[in-house]
Amino acid sequence: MIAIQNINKRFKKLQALDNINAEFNKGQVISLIGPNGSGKTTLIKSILGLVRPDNGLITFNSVPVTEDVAYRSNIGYMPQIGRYPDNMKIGQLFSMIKNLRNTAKVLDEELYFKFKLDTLLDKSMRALSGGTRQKVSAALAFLFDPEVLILDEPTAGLDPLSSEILKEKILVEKEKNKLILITSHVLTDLEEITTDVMYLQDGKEIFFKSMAELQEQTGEEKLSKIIAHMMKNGLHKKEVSYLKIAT
Ligand SMILES: Nc1ncnc2c1ncn2[C@@H]1O[C@H](COP(=O)(O)OP(=O)(O)OP(=O)(O)O)[C@@H](O)[C@H]1O
Repeated sequence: MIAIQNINKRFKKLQALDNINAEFNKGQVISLIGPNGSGKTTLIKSILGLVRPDNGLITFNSVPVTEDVAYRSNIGYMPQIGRYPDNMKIGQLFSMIKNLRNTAKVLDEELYFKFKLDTLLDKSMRALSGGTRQKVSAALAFLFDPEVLILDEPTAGLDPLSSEILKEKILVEKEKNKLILITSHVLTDLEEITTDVMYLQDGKEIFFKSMAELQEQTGEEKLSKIIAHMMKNGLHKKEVSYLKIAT
């Protein structure tokens, strides 16, 4: 579905992505893991066409993403920090986005209602707490029932109950055979949903393996234990010490 071939991205002297190759397909939930600044968001933005790689090719259903922006309507994107017009209210924002999309598709408003955004329609975007802003981003990412979901630290800033609501929703969408790409530093959030793990470090792909392969390689069941194992047997401790590994 999404193919990435020999992607490089440099910001001045910094090599943010270093020869990344990968293929992501329907039914996969790919957890993109790596320390701060390892290139996760840059990779996501390259897929979305928000960052232009220096070379290489990214295709969506075999069409280069640079050729036609229409593929983006198949992707629900939850950015790390959602930026919205400050002078708008929540209700106006949702109306505007629905009008812009103007689709006959049945909308998926489950998160919109579960996060009770319908009770906050008059709240100004300027005045939103970080968590409420995150709820707006989540509700928008799922709204048009996209085939692909790209979620950049989706649970960051959410309270525990809201975080559970979102994780349950991700599981439901996984069952619908969607492609989901997700980054998080909280491995427990990824535990139940991950089918494949891509580990980035300094813009390089350290490994990209299925959970089954990783489980066989490490003899561990859980993602947190797998990463801990990889840490002891290959990756240096400092490289993964930022992760919240369950003990
Ligand atoms: N627009 C930009 N201009 C210059 N440097 C950038 C830009 N965007 C990203 N970078 C740099 O590229 C590197 C990779 O950043 P990126 O945001 O992809 O990391 P990340 O893995 O998503 O990190 P985090 O876990 O902190 O979200 C970082 O060193 C960052 O400072």
